[in-house]
Amino acid sequence: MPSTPALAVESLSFQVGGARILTDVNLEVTPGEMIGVIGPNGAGKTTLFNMISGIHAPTAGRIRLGGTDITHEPVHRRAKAGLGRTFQTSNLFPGLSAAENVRLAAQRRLGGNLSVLRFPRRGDDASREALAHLEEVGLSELADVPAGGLSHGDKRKLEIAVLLAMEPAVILLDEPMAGVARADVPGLSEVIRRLHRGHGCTVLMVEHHIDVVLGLVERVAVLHQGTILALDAPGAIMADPLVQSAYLGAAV
Ligand SMILES: Nc1ncnc2c1ncn2[C@@H]1O[C@H](COP(=O)(O)OP(=O)(O)OP(=O)(O)O)[C@@H](O)[C@H]1O
Repeated sequence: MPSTPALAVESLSFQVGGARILTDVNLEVTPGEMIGVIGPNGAGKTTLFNMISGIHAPTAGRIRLGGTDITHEPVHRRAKAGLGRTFQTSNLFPGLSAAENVRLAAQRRLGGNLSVLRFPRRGDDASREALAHLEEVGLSELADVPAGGLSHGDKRKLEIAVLLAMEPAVILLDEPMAGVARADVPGLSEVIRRLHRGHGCTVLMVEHHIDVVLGLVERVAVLHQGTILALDAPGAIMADPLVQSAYLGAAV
């Protein structure tokens, strides 16, 4: 019997005025799978992420997280239900150290007293966990550096460490390579690979760097003018004449 999808988008549509931004989008992410969403500028990728995370309400359709209908749940309840998201612009606390950012996420999950004023005890569970997650993303040496002082690439790694501390069932990565220096792309790709393969996280990722997407994911969804043009393994997507003529041939 097929397992319940970790995330299911069913017949999702979004219209603003007379404009159809998304039309009948269907997408199922199986537990432990990573799907990359690609498509030209304006295809609707960010809108799709905003619908899934609850920033905008769809005009029609449903969104299920592990079988539970979350279509009408507010953002914070979706997060509580196990949906984690990174943003194109960082949502870290810039004045807090890298370790504090991760510790707060771990503390929230562990149900502890949320306090940044109280001097953290280095030995508490959340602090220990924070340091372990920083090590996993290769930021141990920068644990005491304020998040705002990190490079773009290191901020993205820190966001992933924060996500690891939250232990979400499904992770939405919104253009993780945006603004990241070319030299830092392989290192960040490796961190995402470990997040997925090492931790078995279920991931839906929007990314413009197609080579990065093709190297990381099990399946690629091509969004074009608000609809899913193709959904398949990377090799099949690259060989799909429809994808080539509508997107890859012109845009890459
Ligand atoms: N709330 C809104 N009101 C009006 N138009 C919108 C709204 N949200 C999105 N759009 C339009 O919908 C289309 C899809 O936008 P979206 O940002 O989702 O595309 P995208 O694929 O993420 O593009 P990019 O790759 O440039 O980030 C665009 O034409 C955009 O102008």
